[in-house]
This record gives sequence, C-alpha cells and structure tokens, in this order.
Amino acid sequence: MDVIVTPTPKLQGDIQALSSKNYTTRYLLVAALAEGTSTVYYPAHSEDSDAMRRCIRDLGATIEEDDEKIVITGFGSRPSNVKELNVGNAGAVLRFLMAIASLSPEITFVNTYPDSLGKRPHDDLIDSLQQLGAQIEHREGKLPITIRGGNLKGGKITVSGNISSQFLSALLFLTPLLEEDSEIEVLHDLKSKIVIGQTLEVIEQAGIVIHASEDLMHYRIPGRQKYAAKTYRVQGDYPGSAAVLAAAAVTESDVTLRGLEEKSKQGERAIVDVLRMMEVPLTHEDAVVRIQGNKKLKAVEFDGDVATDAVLAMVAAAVFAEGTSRFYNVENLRYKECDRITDYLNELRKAGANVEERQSEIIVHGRPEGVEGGVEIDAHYDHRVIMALTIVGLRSQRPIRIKDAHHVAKSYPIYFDHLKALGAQVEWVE
Ligand SMILES: O=C(O)C1=C[C@@H](OP(=O)(O)O)[C@@H](O)[C@H](O)C1
Ligand SMILES: C=C(OP(=O)(O)O)C(=O)O
Repeated sequence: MDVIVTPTPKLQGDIQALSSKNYTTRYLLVAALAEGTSTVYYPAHSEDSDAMRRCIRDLGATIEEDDEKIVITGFGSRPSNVKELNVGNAGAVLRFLMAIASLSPEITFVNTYPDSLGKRPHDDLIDSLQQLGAQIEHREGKLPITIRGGNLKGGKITVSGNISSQFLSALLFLTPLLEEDSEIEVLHDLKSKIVIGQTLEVIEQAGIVIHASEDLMHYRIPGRQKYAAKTYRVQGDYPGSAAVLAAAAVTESDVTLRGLEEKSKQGERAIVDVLRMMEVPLTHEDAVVRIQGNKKLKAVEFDGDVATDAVLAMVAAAVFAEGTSRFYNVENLRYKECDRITDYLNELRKAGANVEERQSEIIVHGRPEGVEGGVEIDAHYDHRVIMALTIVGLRSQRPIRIKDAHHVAKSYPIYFDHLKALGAQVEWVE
C-alpha cells in the first residue's frame, strides 16, 4: 500500500501519544522471564511489539489480553524447546531474544526481511554469546542464525558498543539468570548509550540487581537471580511522537499531544528541546506538549546519538529551517531498517531538499520557501523514513507518493490516522 501526502498548510487537534515501543518490548520480556503472572498496562500495538508477544508465547509464556492490558505468565529461565522464531523486522526483539535463546538447546531465527533486518549485523552479540559458551551458526553475522546453548554459566565477557546498544541490553537481560556471577565490559564507544537507561530501569523494576559503573561501560551481575512478576504501565512513545511534533512544527498549527512524560528516560524526548532551539512556539507541562507552529524554524546543531530514533523527524523539520543544520554522531543510523543516512537523504533529495552526508553526519541546508515534491518515494522498509517523508510532503509544493507506506506499522500503525485527525491530507492507495 502507498500513501499520497498532499500539501497541508494547517494542522489542528488534540491526540493521545501512542505507547512506547521500547518499554513494551522490555516489559513483555521481563514478564516472560518471571515465573509468576505479570500485567502490562497500555502496551504498544505494532508489528514490533506483536513480534515480541508472538515469540515469548512460542517460548512458553501464557498470554491473555484485553483493550488495556496484557497478562503474562512467564517461563522463567526455562524457555520451551522451540525450533524456530520469527521476529519479523524487529531488531531489538531479535537481539534480546538471541540472548534468551541461549538458555535453550537449539533455536533458529529465520530471515523474513532479507532486504532490511536480514542485512543488519549481529556479530558483536554473537561474539559475546560465544564467550559465554553458546555455539552459533550464522551467515557472516546476519540472519538466519542458529543458537545452541542450554548450559551457559556466566563469567567475564566483553561486548562492543560501536554499532548498537541492543547487544549490551540483550546481555543485561540474560546474565542475571545464569548460574555464576558475570562481568560485562563494553569495548569501544557505546552508541545509543541513553537507551541502556531504559533497560536498567525495567530490569530493576523486575526486582533484578545489576551493578553498573557510572559511565555505563562496566557491569557486575550476580547470577542465579529470578525476575519477579509485577505490574507495569507503559509510558507514551517519544520516537513516534517526534514525527507528529515535527509535522506540527513545519505547518501552521495548534497541536496537542498527551502522554509524554517530561522526566522520561527516552532520549528522544529531546525532540521538544530541539524544536525549542529551532524557535518553534511550544509548551511541555504535565506530560502534554502543545505546538503552535508558525512555519518559521531556525537551523540547529545537535548530537543525534542521544535521540537516535527521533533524528529523521528532526532532519525533516530542518529541511524547512532558515540556515544550515547539522546532526552529528549519527553513524549508527546506517545500521537500522535501512541506511538512514544514504538511503534517507536520497529520498529527501528526490523531494527537493538540499542535504549532504558525511560518514557520521547529516547536514541540511534549509529551504524555508518549501520543496518541490511531486515525486515517488521508496520507503526502504523503514517506518521512520515513511514518517519523516510525510512531514516533508505536508510542506511541499506538490503531493508526494510514499511507496509501501504500510511498513509504518512496524512501530506506528495509526500514524496516518493520527495525522488525518489533525487535518493532514493523507490517503492510502493500492
Ligand atoms: O533497545 C532498544 O529497544 C532500541 C535501541 C536503539 O537501537 P541502537 O542501540 O541499535 O541504536 C533504537 O534505535 C531502537 O529503535 C530500539
Ligand atoms: C531501529 C529501530 O528499531 P529496531 O532496531 O528495534 O529494529 C526503530 O524503531 O527505529
């Protein structure tokens, strides 16, 4: 399915932010790793959260759900002997479950998105799990991957933080369940470090003790711990909301988004600060963000590593800013659903934006007068590319067509419904 985005000068309305993808995947996981019954209120509903739900069920968790909650009885440290798991296109779900799979004799992760997740590297996690004693078959660090474990003990290991924080998160979920104490040392720079805060927060809520150094590069993890069954409440999602907020920022608007906690550990809450730096009129109080856009934005310089999943939306806003913006320290955007630097900038250029890439940087020469549009965009299987190009389409001169826009459902299936509710002219077509 494609979407046609027709230029829309005004957005107005009041919506509830969707639930956080990252917290949902984590709460579902720690609930599955507990032996009793946990409840997760307001879970996200998207392809990625569905992938975690499906896989923990395959691994032996019992799940009941209604409109507001999921009730999960976990399998503790003994997942069922399942042959295969299919995580769809969900990177975090794959990496977290690769670690958990090493509690089982043999599990194969299949490759159902050869042109997206199938291209992403997992070598660093494979290496760490091998240090713990797992035997792993893989195709140059990529899917399909077979993990043979079952008798991992714990001990001293290293993990590289250069490509993704998800490898470290995966090991932090696994090691408390092992027989012996573990120590993890992170090698190289830890990218998306801020996300580790969400992992540690959830693990602690689940009653597990991990001793982390202040710089988050060293960990001591006592072994033989048990995840406690608990009740969790998923907070609003900043990465998805960043796209809605950026859409409001580039149009004439009065848009209110509810459910975005100011003190959240999600780094993408920086979207609010970045839009403020761009001089977009907004307020953020009591978990409510209100933007009254006037189509005027100023260029910005920003370390994108603190808000990985909001950078594409920030860049889309910068396309219409006065001056040159720079988003630096973003190399690991290249290892996501697509190469979010080269592939994304190619699509932006098609739409008429003036952008440049460096290995770890995106530079945007703003065009406050708007861009040409009138083109077809390749989604590259990437929900965040789809959301960002929609923002650009709202302020182009001619409509743009986003091919295969249904991939937005990876994290935000109701993105276009939300935009429509705000008055955006967006339409699904076959
Ligand atoms: O741990 C997580 O849930 C995630 C970590 C981040 O990935 P990287 O650590 O690979 O940057 C982020 O981009 C992804 O959407 C979700
Ligand atoms: C990169 C993302 O997710 P994942 O790594 O979990 O596939 C994302 O949601 O933007």
